[in-house]
Amino acid sequence: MEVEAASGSASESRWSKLGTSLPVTNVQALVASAGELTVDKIQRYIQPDIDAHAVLPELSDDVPVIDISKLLSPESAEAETAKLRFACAEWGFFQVVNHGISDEVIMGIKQGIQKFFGLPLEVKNAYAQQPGDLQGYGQAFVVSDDQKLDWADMLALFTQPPQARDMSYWPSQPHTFRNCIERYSSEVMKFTHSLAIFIAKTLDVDPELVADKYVSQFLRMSYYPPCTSTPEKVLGFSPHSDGSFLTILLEVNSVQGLQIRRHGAWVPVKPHSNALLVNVGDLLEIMTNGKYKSIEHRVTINAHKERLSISAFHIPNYDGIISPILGTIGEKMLYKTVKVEEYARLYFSNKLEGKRALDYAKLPKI
Ligand SMILES: O=C(O)CCC(=O)C(=O)O
Ligand SMILES: [Fe+2]
Repeated sequence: MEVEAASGSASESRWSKLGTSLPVTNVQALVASAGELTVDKIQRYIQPDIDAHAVLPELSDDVPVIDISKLLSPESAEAETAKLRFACAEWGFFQVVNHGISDEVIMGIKQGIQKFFGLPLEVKNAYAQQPGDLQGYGQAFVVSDDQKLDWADMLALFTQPPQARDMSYWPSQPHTFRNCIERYSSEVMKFTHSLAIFIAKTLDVDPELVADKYVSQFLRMSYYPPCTSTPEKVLGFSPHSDGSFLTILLEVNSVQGLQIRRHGAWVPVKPHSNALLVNVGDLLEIMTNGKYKSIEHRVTINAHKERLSISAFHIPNYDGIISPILGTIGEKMLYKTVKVEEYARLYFSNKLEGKRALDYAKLPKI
């Protein structure tokens, strides 16, 4: 335990140094202060390529739904495991129902985050990494630069395993918030651990190889204000895939916005009030030699409603390595073995030149 605690805090300080934090406009404040949002006022957020690919709402109902109670029941386990394998390989995204996290814990974090973003700007900025007009709050690795086009404010927290937690930098307003974050974060870590074991079964590998790969968690709570003027030209979150092992998303107020890439088009995800949305991250794609896909996604903006979400990224030990070995006996390696630390640096760097970090982990095709 003690060793884990020590490594938890060591990696914390290293993780938190990854990002650069430059002033960006707080979009919630911009909306509140700007009166009518004209195209001029939001020029920097206009994304010219936003409609380069078709949006296919007719596929929304096809996003797989995995039922944990079916994975646990002997009669249905085999069929549900096959469904999970299909979801990871073909979609990279799936809803999870009967996840076992209590309504009380979910309601607590939902209310906490709504109240937090309702606080006055100067109160929130007290939790910002640097004073001033920042996009992110919390002990964040706020990655933003002058090119940042995302129409979102965020609270990003590094949340260590419960036995190694340092909550001192977590927001203490609203007053129950720390407790809510602590409970939600621990429950999601436990859930992710169980899910990793089910994923190991889909690959027919020792659960230890998969389930002990995550030790850290980042929570990112995102607030996407409505955009009355040209919402169809603004993105809450630009297209990206997650640099995590697994990401667990809670769509806080069920306002639609997330779209995932499928066969070159965008499929909107319908929020499901009792579900958690799970996605395969880049590191799981590398570990499975590309069998499971880390899919690009983006967030669109509503003209009238705010959207709130909480992403929990599970990241393997910072000192570790990720090898493309899971379920690959006799297979040709398509990915390099990467050091988690190097991958994280690459992921957060501004030097990707339009490529995905994942492309750098792929071996050249011969
Ligand atoms: O807010 C969302 O729905 C998704 C956010 C996201 O993609 C992320 O935090 O990586
Ligand atoms: Fe994401």
